[in-house]
Amino acid sequence: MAGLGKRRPARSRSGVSGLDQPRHASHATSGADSSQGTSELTIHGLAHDGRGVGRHADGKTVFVDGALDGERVRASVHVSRKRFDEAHVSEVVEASPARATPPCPHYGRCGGCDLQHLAVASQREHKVGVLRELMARQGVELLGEIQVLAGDAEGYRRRARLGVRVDSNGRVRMGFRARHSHRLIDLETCSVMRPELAELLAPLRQHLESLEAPRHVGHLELLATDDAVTLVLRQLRQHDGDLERWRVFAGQHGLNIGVWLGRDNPRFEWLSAPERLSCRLRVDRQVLQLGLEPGDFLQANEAVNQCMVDSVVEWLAALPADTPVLDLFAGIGNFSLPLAARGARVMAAEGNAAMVERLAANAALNELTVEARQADLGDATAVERLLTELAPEVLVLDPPRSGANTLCRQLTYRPVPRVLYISCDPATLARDVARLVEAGYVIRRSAVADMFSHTSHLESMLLLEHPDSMRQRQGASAHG
Ligand SMILES: C[S@@+](CC[C@H](N)C(=O)[O-])C[C@H]1O[C@@H](n2cnc3c(N)ncnc32)[C@H](O)[C@@H]1O
Repeated sequence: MAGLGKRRPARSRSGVSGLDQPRHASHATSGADSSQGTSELTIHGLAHDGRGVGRHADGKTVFVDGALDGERVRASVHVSRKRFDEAHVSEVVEASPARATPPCPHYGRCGGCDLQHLAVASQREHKVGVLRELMARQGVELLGEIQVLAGDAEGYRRRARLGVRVDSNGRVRMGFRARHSHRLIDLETCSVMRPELAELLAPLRQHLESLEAPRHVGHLELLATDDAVTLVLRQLRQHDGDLERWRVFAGQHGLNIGVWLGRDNPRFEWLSAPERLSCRLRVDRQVLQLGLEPGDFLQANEAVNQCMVDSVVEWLAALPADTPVLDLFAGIGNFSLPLAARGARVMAAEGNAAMVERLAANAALNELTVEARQADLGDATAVERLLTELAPEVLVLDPPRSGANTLCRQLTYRPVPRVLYISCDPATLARDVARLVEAGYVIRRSAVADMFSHTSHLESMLLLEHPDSMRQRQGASAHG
């Protein structure tokens, strides 16, 4: 039986890398049979979250962490449920040619990455397959090529939140959570973080150990923007001595430093006068500057974000100047500003008031005109108002993981000629797009963005057109 809250040590008889460390923290067995223990399985596919899929001799499905399609593995069950088991590889008997050596020594324990044992090209193929499959499950076939937008697979992550805990022995832990667990993995290095962030990990831990009250630090956020690295503390209780120590640490390492102070309603303060935070975006030969503040949304991978912006601009390149574009869930203007720079008449809506302010300031900074609005885009009346006011030719939307259920329902009875949907969750994307397709929209372009290499997280983009509504608009402009 799997021990409650215990980890099963994984042994690698074959010496295949990536399996030397257990992938699991604590799993409770959920009642039913976990008597299968360890068994040899053939893996016949990869689940969306990157786990290998196999079957026990009795036909029961097993999801196996660390196993790849086509492999023969010995798998140890750590959770047994009624309809399926969850297991991890204890030995690779026959390895897939796509198996790779994980670049990070923490891989297998740290929950930050789950695909490092798969070659990067195969990770990207897998993501394309996931998008196709999730769409197919909703009855939508993605015909034609799905573009892959990608950058470097290592050293890409420009923002990271690190948990901080002090254990019962007074030892400070700092890092990401272990997979499926609240336990923190003590990070010494990280292969996906930008080097200027990864090199701070060791000094940060040392510094935490030197504080009088490290228990009062909830987490740390690291942010790499153009020409500046920013450290933001979540300080649960004021401790003047420690705040001064942080100020000195930031000075020594050339960091901006700010703090969210207080447990329940934290307020933000800079501890030192910050360098201005900004990110560059290229549009043709123009370079746009986007100013931001800690807490603002920022796409985690600069190179892949630039590819997404390039695709948005390219997919809409045929539109004439002054085309009305409504950019929803606009953040600080990541897509609004490039579209305005290309001559579109952009109205941008975002729910967070501070980001709306920043978006307007960013437009002014780049001498662009963007109408920035604050709106709750889950509210059909607010969306209706925006649609009526602008009568957009193009609607760009980039919602959070929950998707845009209400908005897409509105777009079925109030069609917009072109909809460009950028998504960080392919399941809600598939749900929303199936509704649009049923209402007559046609998918014209699709792409998967490998924003988080070495993880199963996937971003995607689809361009849809509504032919009837396009014809109506063309007819109206021919007569107008
Ligand atoms: C995935 S981010 C995209 C931001 C921006 N498009 C970008 O690329 O940087 C989603 C954005 O939606 C905003 N948001 C989330 N829920 C919202 C809501 N109900 N109404 C309006 N905006 C919302 C968030 O504040 C966030 O800025």
